[in-house]
Amino acid sequence: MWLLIPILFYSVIFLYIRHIYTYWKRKGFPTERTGLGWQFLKQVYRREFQYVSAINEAYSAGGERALYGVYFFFRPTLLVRDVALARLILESPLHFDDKRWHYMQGYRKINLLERLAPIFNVQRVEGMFRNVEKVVDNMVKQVNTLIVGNEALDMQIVLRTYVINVFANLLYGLDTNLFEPNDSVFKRYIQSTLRNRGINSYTLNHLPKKSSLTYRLRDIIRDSTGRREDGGIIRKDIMQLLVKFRNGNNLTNNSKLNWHVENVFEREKLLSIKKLSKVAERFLNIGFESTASTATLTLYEILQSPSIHKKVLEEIHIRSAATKSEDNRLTYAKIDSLEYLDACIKETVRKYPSVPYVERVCQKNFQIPNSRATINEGRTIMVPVMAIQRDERNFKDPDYYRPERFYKATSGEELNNFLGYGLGAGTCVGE
Ligand code: HEM
Repeated sequence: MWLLIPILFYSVIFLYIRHIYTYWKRKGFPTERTGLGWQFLKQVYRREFQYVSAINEAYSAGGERALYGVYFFFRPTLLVRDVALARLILESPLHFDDKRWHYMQGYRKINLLERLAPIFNVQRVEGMFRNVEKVVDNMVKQVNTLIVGNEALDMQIVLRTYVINVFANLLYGLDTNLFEPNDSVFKRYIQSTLRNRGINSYTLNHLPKKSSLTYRLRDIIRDSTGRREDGGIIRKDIMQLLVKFRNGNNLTNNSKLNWHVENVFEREKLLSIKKLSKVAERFLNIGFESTASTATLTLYEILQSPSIHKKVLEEIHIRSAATKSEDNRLTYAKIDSLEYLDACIKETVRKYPSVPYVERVCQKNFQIPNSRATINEGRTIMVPVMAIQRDERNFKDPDYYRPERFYKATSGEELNNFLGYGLGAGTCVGE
């Protein structure tokens, strides 16, 4: 009798795991033959398991199939390997909306991301540009000091400091110079992102997002918000627009770019300070890493290739010569006119997408066109952006860094296969 209990117990566990690992077969999707193999368990035990590599391997195993069922631990996930199908599925808001940005405003459900997108329109960003210029000046000063002192220049650190300083300035409304030695919460943020990199590749970014710095960042938001609402301070930055949104002010009024906050009573505010700081931290988490790694890798690739380097410099010289007479200052429009550099950045985002996969949970059963298969509500689908963008079928010579793919291109297959800023609901607002 006593012997039967453990046998029964292990049999139930075995059958349960088998039930999970046969999900895609039962649903009629092509799938990998997997289970919890020794190889996998060994990798997990030795902390050698890398999610992004596992996704890339699963993509390769999929061969010619548009859809391929895989398992990440105990989670059946459907890999969408075909770009056209990925667009069709993810651009179906009824079935694959990005729930992370749903927000209840009274009894109404709104999509916060959609409402906040006007923060990043060209006129607004142009308005913020003087604040960015101050950070640029500090960076140039720092770089010059290091060069004069013949000190080693770690451009990854310089660029990460630059990007976090722009976020501290625009998103948190602080006139701070992070190139100077100081004990700022933002400096600690850089260190924490470098520390957590390993963990994130191991957990597929599914760890709770609250960091130990959350409370410090919330205090900054509370303080900045107070100064703008009660003190009437106007500063052209993202924070100002978030505070305007909190007070129900219109962000899209383009005829007259109004930065003034029309303060309303506490009970009429759309977002609490806690929610506002959550939004800001989400912007920081996704925007910082993406921008910093893209900037670093773009510089790295440009310096690897003398011909690309030459073209980038020539474009900068031509543009600055063309505009020198009117004004010697850097402007958003001047930067925006650097089309070759823009193509370089796009090529970096293609080759090294900072968001290597896009994931959604199906909100409502989705019938796949021209097929009898259905993606059921609650199932996770994943678009393996990095694998798609490094697949020869989508980009010719994918390992080769070639900005020309995107230079002055307005259409074409490669442009169409580019998914570096996401797709469907949840597409990048900072693009
Ligand atoms: C080179 C720079 C950037 C790249 C390559 C990039 C890429 C992406 C991608 C692929 C997504 C889709 C994620 C998904 O659907 O799960 C995304 C979403 C998003 N991005 Fe960016 N991004 C960049 C810069 C920025 C910046 C500067 C900001 C803001 C200041 C920003 C804010 C967001 C937000 C708010 C989302 C919405 C979805 C979410 O919360 O995950 N991004 N970005």
